[in-house]
Amino acid sequence: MALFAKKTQSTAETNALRRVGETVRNRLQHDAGVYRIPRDELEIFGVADFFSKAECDRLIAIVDAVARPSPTYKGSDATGRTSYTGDVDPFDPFVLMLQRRIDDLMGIDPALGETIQGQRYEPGQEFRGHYDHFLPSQPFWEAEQKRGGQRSWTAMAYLNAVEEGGTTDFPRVDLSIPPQPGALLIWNNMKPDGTPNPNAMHAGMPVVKGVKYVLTKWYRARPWQ
Ligand SMILES: O=C(O)CCC(=O)C(=O)O
Ligand SMILES: [Fe+2]
Repeated sequence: MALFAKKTQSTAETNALRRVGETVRNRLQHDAGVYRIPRDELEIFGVADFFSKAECDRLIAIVDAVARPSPTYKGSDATGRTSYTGDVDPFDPFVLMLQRRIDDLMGIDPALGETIQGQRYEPGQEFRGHYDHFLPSQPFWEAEQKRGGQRSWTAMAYLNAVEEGGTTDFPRVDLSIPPQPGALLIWNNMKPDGTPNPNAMHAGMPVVKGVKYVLTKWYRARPWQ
């Protein structure tokens, strides 16, 4: 019965995710400015000084202008973002330039990318352990299928240094990354075979002292809409 049909990631989607995994992996591996963080069970890369200090400052001002309390999906285990979040104007020429820079680094078709999101965390705010990708068991799985489907790669930029706290932790691969202004962190939420990687679970740990600003860009299996 359709109502109780088991939802799974389709073969076509898994194939698309496997291909985008391969494309980005090959590109990043051959980029001397990209550092592969050595983890067997997760593809994760870092780029230092991806944004200049002036660019970070300008982005921080943009995030301050759009950030509102985070609308994470309620009722799922993905809830738990207490930071302020907002879509950055995708038509702003400055944002477009930075977006192109990220797309070009990754080698991904820009059509697959979601609009950049900005987040500001104040002391005590956090984004609890979650996946950026979707699970077929989640109530919004079908709605997301119509908006480009599964998420593949995440690119996240730190815009400032945080006095205390605010690391990005991947507990299943024993990784804790402190915010470094201008640095870009990139990871594949899928395994090389194109299926979701449980080791991509991560959290924005509570800020203890100071404020934390990040930009996040997610990519989909199909053009995002
Ligand atoms: O703020 C962080 O360190 C993590 C942010 C995050 O996981 C996200 O925006 O999906
Ligand atoms: Fe995340």
